[in-house]
Amino acid sequence: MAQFPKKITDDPYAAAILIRRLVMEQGITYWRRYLVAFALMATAAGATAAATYVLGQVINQAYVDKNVPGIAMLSGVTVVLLFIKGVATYGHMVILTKISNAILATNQRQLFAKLMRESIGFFSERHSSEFLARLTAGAKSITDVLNMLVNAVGRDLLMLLAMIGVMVWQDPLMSFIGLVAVPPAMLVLRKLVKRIKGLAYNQFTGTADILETMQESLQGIRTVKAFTLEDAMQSRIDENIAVVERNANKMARVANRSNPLMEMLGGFAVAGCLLYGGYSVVALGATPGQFFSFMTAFLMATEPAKRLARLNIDLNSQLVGARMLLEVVDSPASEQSDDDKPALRLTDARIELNDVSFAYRAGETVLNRMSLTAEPGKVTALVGPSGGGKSTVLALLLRFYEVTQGDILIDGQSITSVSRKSLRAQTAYVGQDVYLFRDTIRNNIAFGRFGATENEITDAAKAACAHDFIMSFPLGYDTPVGEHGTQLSGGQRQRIAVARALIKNAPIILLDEATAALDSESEKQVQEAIEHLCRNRTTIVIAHRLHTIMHADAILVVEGGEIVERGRHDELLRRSGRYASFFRLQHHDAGSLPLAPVSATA
Ligand SMILES: Nc1ncnc2c1ncn2[C@@H]1O[C@H](COP(=O)(O)OP(=O)(O)OP(=O)(O)O)[C@@H](O)[C@H]1O
Repeated sequence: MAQFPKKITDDPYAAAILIRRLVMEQGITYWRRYLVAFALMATAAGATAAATYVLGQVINQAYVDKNVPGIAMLSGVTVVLLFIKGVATYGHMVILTKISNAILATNQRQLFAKLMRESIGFFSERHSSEFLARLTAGAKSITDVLNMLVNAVGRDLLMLLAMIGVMVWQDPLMSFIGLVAVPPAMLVLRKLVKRIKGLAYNQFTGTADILETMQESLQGIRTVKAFTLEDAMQSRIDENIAVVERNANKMARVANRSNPLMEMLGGFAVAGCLLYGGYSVVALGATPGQFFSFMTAFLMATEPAKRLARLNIDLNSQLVGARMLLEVVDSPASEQSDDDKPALRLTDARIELNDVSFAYRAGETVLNRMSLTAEPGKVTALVGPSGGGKSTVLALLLRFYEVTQGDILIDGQSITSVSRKSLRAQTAYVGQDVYLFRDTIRNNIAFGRFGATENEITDAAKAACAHDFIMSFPLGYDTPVGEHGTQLSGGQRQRIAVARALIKNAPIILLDEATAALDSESEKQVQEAIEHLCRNRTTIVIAHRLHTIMHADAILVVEGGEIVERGRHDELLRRSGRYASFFRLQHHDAGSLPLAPVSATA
């Protein structure tokens, strides 16, 4: 489930505060363009008012003065006025759309930039679909709110005032009759706002749930199909969709609940005006033109008046989305930038963990006072049962998380005293789940180091035993890898990941079961690639298949967050402890021995 705050509180995202903030922080940047748009809106409203007034004159020319040339002249004036209105409308629509697009883009950029500053822990607690909803619907809501405000003030209010102007000019008393429906209508609409807010919030979370199910089903499509979960996923999304559909229908009912009443009130006003207007033509000597012009202005005023009356409802339903986006942008980044800290300066690349303890959640110790040294230029292997804390050591080394207690030193510098960027720049990491971007093979390798030349890319691929299979594709290095690299085999993906790590040319290598998912042949090739990668670099390698690390310089057995044994392969076998029993178990099960172990001297 998407994790949204469960309750909409009034502060600090109350409607008035949000609106002020959106106007002052986002709209204000474009004030010059808004001014031009307002001027054009005023022109359109003025031209419409003038055309309405001219209409009255035409009626008088036809019915009272019987003046055909006069009618022709006024018809020409009407054409000019409507043309002016058309041009002004085009102008303000284009300007406002451009401003909207710019604001939308800025908000999307801002949200993404904020997400890039969040820690790994932040993401492991949330579902990515939540951010997709905030990025798309939330950013759109902000532009919608600003557009509503601009249109309300520039288009509707100006048009309404212009039409009221014409009405009052033609007949002040009749104008009063026409406007008596406004106060009761406002009262009715106020009541609906609160209800709409809650529904809009449910709509937002419901949409995020649909995205979540969709994303999970598609990303896990192999599992879905293999376990014939299609129907289960279908019913899950059916449920999500049904919730959103029901909610949308409820919203439509609530938002439009006022319509019958509003129309009735409007009907009374129109009837009152017709009654009084007809009477004043018949009995009080008013001209038909006056009456006609008044009624046209009155009818033209009803649409903007209705939109203005509903403004509060519409604004509140969009403000929920705006809030969703701003909440993420406003929250303090879970990973404070430390770019101003000194850069990590490497001499030998010696890694030391001193008494390191760590817990993902308070009270659940994952690493317990662990100390280890990874010697420069050597291979240190971490082995042990699943869940023992091996991957956590690498995560702490990369500073995906901060240690709870103790310290991690690289060449005597605490990794917390140097900038994260410099630490990660000196480290090449190949994980169990290789992530490839939806791009070409070339670019996926080049992500290891921007600006890598074609030759460097090919060299890295050759060293990673990837060149041959890449060249066997018709498009070679231009072959797209598909989303998450799904168009490649597991072994091919891992070799590309090794090439990416190689091209980085980092002095520290961290490998988390980089050959775990491979068949013997692929494993042999990836092991060869890894040998190239580790040559003369400080390497920490996690392995379940022990034959891949038999020749490591040091093997540490990690269990329950502690190192329970350490030594070289032979020593550990002689000791007949945990390592020896793991090894014998695997050796017995596997029935075969090493293919191409990570070499200590390699
Ligand atoms: N992001 C996380 N949030 C909370 N707990 C976590 C997280 N990642 C790992 N853990 C927990 O920390 C413990 C150690 O996990 P870790 O991944 O370091 O083990 P491991 O030795 O690498 O296991 P494996 O060999 O299966 O990969 C496990 O109990 C795991 O449930």
